[in-house]
Amino acid sequence: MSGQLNSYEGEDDDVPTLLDSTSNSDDPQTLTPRASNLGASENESAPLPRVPLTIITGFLGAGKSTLLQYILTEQHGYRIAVIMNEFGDSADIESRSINVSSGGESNATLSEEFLEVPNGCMCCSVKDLGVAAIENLMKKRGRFDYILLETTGLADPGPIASMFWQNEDFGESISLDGVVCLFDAVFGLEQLEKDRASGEVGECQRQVACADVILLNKSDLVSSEQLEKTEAALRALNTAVPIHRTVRGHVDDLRTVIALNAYGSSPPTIVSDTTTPALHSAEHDGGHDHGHEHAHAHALRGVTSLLFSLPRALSPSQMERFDEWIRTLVWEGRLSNESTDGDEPTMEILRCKGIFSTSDGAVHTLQGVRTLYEVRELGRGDAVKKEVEEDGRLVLIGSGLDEDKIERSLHQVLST
Ligand SMILES: Nc1nc2c(ncn2[C@@H]2O[C@H](COP(=O)(O)OP(=O)(O)OP(=O)(O)O)[C@@H](O)[C@H]2O)c(=O)[nH]1
Repeated sequence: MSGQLNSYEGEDDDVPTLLDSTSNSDDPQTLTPRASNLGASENESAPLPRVPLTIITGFLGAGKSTLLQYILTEQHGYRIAVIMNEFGDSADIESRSINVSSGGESNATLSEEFLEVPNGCMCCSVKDLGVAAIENLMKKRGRFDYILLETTGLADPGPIASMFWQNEDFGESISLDGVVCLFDAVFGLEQLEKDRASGEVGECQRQVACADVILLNKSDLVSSEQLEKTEAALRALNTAVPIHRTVRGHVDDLRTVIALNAYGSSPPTIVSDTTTPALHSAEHDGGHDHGHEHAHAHALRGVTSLLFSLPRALSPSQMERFDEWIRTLVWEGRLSNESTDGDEPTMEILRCKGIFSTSDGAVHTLQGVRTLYEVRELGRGDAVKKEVEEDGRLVLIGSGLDEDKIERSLHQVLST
């Protein structure tokens, strides 16, 4: 069983941050990584910073390569290595199309070859996710300062995210920045329907569930009604994720998709869905205002997304109980204060995130992908106070989640 990720002690200062190039206000897309990250290899004595890695996922044909190509050709100032978890002939086609900007080199064999594209990006294609392939790539550390990893359209990004998040093989050299999911505005809903009909949790659902940001792509090809319908379906799977409508993956600001630092010191982005009324348990509807957990819940058969509010300023004992509760849920798929009557646990958490404050004035974040999770202190005092102005929030996304049971259990655990 995977362990809790409380061991991380590193400073996030080594994670490149996209800074506005405010000196060039005419070109808001021009972004510059922190100078200290560039040319790190030139100063042999300085430790190399961890390289942020963004996972680009999405179902077959959703526009992953198109987004990749768009990012590579934008002026962001990063030297990017690309890992493509593709198989078969399509890998060659993809490699060539991604590097069209390298002009005459378009027929070159790209595996482990670095090509410089006009905006200064270094492109390197690694065609599988084998540990050896990534280790090989990391031998060239210092020649690139960002990694984009495109999964196959049929991949579940959860295990890939887990592999890069505090993994002992890569924890020192790579930091997981975020999971970007391309969702096809034309065919995506149909695919979700198919997933649903199968009765299993399909890849398309897992990709949405795991996303830190979703690009609802090909929005030029469908009506606004279709876009709204699709957004509602996406919210059903991942209640609090930011969703952007895009054409060919174009975003107003590249920071929408890269340098999110979603697993680092930044507070998780939890978008409140104001379009759906809160679902209250019978207990709440009975007129009691507990002032604690209220759930926004959405469910598609298979995957449920729940959004809870947490009480302000958890006491040390509440914090301790909450920690045990979340650990039991994430690791064992059960509620720590509920008996399973000997039954096998049926809940599986695919993704969880949260932000809450404690009575000592600290603000904490929770991040989890499948059985890996960490609770970390974001800071304390005025600097972080604005992050939790009201109650804290907790998002749980997974299969087999019984919202009433979970809400009741959480309420009991947090009641003083
Ligand atoms: N009209 C339109 N076409 C798009 C858009 N995004 C991508 N496409 C086209 O859709 C097709 C598939 O895009 P890709 O970027 O190859 O999709 P992918 O997710 O990488 O595909 P796989 O790797 O096969 O899973 C290509 O022909 C793109 O040019 C968009 O927003 N609008």
